[in-house]
Amino acid sequence: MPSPVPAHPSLRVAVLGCGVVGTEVVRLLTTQAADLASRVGAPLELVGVAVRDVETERDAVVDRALLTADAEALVERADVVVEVMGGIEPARSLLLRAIAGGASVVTANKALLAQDGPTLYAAADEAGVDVYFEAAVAGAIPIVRPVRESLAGDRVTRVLGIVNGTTNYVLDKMASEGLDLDQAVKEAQALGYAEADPTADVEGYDAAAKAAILASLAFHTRVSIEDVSREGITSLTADDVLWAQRTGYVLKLLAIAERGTADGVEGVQVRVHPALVPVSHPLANVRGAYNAVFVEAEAAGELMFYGRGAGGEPTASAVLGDVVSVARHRVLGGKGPIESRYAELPVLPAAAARTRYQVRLEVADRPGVLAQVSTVLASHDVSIEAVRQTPVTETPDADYARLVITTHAAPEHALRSTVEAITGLDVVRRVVSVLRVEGA
Ligand SMILES: NC(=O)c1ccc[n+]([C@@H]2O[C@H](COP(=O)([O-])OP(=O)(O)OC[C@H]3O[C@@H](n4cnc5c(N)ncnc54)[C@H](O)[C@@H]3O)[C@@H](O)[C@H]2O)c1
Ligand SMILES: N[C@@H](CCO)C(=O)O
Ligand code: NA
Repeated sequence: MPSPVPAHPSLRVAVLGCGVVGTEVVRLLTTQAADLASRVGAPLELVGVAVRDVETERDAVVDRALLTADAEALVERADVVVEVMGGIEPARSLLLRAIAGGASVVTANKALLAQDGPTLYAAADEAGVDVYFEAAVAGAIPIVRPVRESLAGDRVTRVLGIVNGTTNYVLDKMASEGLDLDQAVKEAQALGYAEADPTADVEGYDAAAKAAILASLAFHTRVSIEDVSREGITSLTADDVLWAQRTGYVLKLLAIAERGTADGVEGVQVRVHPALVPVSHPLANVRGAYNAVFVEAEAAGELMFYGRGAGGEPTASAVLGDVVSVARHRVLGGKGPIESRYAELPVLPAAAARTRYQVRLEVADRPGVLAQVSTVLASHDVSIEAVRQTPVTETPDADYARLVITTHAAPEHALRSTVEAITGLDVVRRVVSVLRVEGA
């Protein structure tokens, strides 16, 4: 039974957006009111829910008297504003208006934070209020606070993980049930995982936004979505999924942020792309819309964070955690940590990052082919880690074998020029795919 709440005036909470996440936020604010009041030290009073059109809003969860289409007026009368609308505008303007009015902000909007977070953080510091965003990266998983606070005394060297639930769900369904990409995306949308426009998920923009936010926190610098080298999953085929399984890998969309050097300059490289992950690696077993993030730091070593990365209820859990934190600061005084930029590490082009690759070729099935291909690789300073050749059984043209080459780590430009040269060999019928290998 919650302890009696000390006599502190109610804190007025406004929720902007009542969709997949907003509906769950309102439900938890309502059903957990007594517990939340005890944890905060003051009652939380839901004073309004902004929606596009009050008439068409149909969520039974929300008391219709709370619905309003006037979000601007709503933020003026709130102590805590929860933004779960999505998009850049009007979310950005509404949050700046809320902050200017002295409200604390909780947002799940990674697109906004990755594009213009520093504007919000500066306004919040100026106003002496919080901007919290645990839900913006990896859904329910507490990853923002551990990286921003718990690891603030350590030196993070690498962050690597699965931070988009929709694409992990899609790749998992393609591999486990043979679904095609479009079918699996439709399922993810129906389950409430996908963005309003799922292109953001499948083209890697959502993961890139999260990678930018995590990199900024981990390396105490500023990384925006424009700084992230991004490739989505739409170019992947069922053949890619099949050959990943045949060669002991699982296909994942990974976000990677790491310290690196380019032309003698130390900085941060941030990239999002599909990758082959060995079946023995923990990331290979992350199923459905789950996320998992590995953080490597010099003193702490390797840490793994795992949990539900998408979905209304798990995301609302992270939102409510932030609501309790910022509300406590308002009751007890003070605010959470500000944006930290002491490192000011430059963002380096991710093309300079050295990664391993799996190159799949269709080649003439005759002696000397491997020698010719190996010579091209060597001339581009790309060394071979493993080779596998199998006759092409799935096509009627049995004169062509499939050559699968795994390289040692090499820079992207070396691989690009190597693939170009290999394509020119008359023993090579075609380059079937070139995929990075991570997580060895
Ligand atoms: N769905 C998830 O699993 C998840 C997880 C983490 C973060 N997020 C983020 O949370 C936010 C919301 O996601 P969602 O899945 O709930 O989206 P959604 O599309 O289901 O809900 C958005 C809601 O905001 C409303 N809205 C949009 N523009 C508005 C405006 N101008 N005025 C008033 N209402 C407006 C929409 O009508 C809708 O009800 C997004 O930023 C998303 O990236 C979503
Ligand atoms: N569309 C996002 C929601 C969670 O941020 C995803 O699939 O991960
Ligand atoms: Na999170």
